[in-house]
Amino acid sequence: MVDAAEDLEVGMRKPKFQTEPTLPIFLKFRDVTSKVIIKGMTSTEEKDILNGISGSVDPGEVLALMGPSGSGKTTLLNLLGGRLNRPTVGGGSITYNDGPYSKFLKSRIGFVTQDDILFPHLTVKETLTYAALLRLPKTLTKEQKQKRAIEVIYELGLERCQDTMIGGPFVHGVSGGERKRVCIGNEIIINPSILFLDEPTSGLDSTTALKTVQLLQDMAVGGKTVVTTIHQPSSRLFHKFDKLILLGKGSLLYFGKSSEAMLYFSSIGCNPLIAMNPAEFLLDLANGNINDVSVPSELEDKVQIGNSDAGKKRRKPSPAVVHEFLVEAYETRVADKEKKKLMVPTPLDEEVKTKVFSRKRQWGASWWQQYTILLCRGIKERRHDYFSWLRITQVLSTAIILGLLWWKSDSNSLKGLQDQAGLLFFIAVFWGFFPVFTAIFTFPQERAMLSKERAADMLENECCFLFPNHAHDFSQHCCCLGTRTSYWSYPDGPKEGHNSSFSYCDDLHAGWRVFCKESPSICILDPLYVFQLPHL
Ligand SMILES: Nc1ncnc2c1ncn2[C@@H]1O[C@H](COP(=O)(O)OP(=O)(O)OP(=O)(O)O)[C@@H](O)[C@H]1O
Repeated sequence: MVDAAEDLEVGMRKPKFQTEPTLPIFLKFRDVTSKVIIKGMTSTEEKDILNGISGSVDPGEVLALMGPSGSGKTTLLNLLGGRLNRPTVGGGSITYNDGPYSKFLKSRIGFVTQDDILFPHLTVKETLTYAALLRLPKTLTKEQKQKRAIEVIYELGLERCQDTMIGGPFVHGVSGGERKRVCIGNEIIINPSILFLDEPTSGLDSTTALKTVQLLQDMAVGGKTVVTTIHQPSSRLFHKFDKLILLGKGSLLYFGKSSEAMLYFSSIGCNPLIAMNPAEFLLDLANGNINDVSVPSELEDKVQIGNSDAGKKRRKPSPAVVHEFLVEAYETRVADKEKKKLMVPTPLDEEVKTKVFSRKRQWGASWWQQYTILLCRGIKERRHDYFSWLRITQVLSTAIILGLLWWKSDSNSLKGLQDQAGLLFFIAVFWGFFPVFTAIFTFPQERAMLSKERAADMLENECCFLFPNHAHDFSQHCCCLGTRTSYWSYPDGPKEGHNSSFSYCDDLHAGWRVFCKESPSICILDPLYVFQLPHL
């Protein structure tokens, strides 16, 4: 294992990823559209972000989403990864092994966001260990989970920096490439079937970027489906991708094998006039910039002929004209053929196909285990804050000032006693509010991490009401276990149709039959839910 990691560092050989088999997921998407609703003071406006994007990616392949800034790469990635933004309205179909998205897929999907959301004061090893403890199935022991974290460290070649802090704006830590690998490690720790990555190479030098993409390729070879957005890849990087989607202003300009992209553009008459990186050429085209690019005569014909006196001097087509031409060329020559390919059923047994939607979710730890893990993680992350010299000086100086103010206060007189009551009041208020304000200001800092972990179904964000079977009085026998989903019991077992958002059923405890309902709010032991229940 160490050898593999060393190989990775020198970029020679691929490490072997995952010893346990990965359930294959074939991702297909057809005519995916997306628009955002922008609400103004007086009017509501709709803005098209994606216009009918189709494509597919199979296990073992890396699909790259490329395009100029603002072309819709992140939006498409979010849609494919089931991470819809609230104000976005989407259309078209996205299927995973020919089935629609289900929340049970969350445990099969890894999503690496563009921003590295990590705790700066935790070391690489601590970060991955906490991720393993929180995300791996309850069936594994603590030692097995810790071992898995170490395995991932070696798989990603992070063993040399495993005891280094992640770092942040005020703390020096691991390098950008290492930080990105930790983010990838956070996701691959659960052995996902599909891995989505938003610009994993941005901000990295070309060699580190190459190593990162090599890593993605290795994961794909291990049976995963990998989808990544990419900005301006080097030519070596470009050739590492199996499939490519080129977007321009939210429209599809090319979908197919990345090795055939240049052939396709050559077939429609667009060729580089000088030797250049294929990715650069494609991005130039997607931007409508045709400097150093030969364009077909039909595109030139669309351009108005300038200054007739000067002898019919041709002008360059505008970016909008180039864009229109490329969209039309794809639509007429390739789109139908590719869409027909999407109709072919996924070559998997029905059993394997549906296994990825398995309702049996066994991720994470129990509520109490999660509480202790998060508490330990919080203490480790915040200990630098709490035990900083600034904080200690703050407390000591307050104590000294108070000591001086109440120095030799006379407790025998009424006035002195009143003085001392004032001191007690001050101490109570100071020590009451000081931690409260610290906690309040901590929450915004950790909000991004909380959102990330909740989106990955990492935390048991559920509020549970438990009722014994055959209980008819819901206002009694209830208790709260967690923080989001509410559970209800029914005497004759789970019932569908009472509420469309009822979705997951499990036997938490012998004799307790439970239902749960997803709700976006944080824990609330809300007795109103009880009264909203349908009659039995
Ligand atoms: N919630 C939103 N409200 C308004 N416009 C939005 C919203 N989300 C996305 N957009 C717009 O949609 C377009 C595509 O955004 P997206 O983030 O997908 O682009 P991108 O290709 O990933 O860009 P970059 O490479 O710069 O990250 C952009 O013009 C963006 O401004």
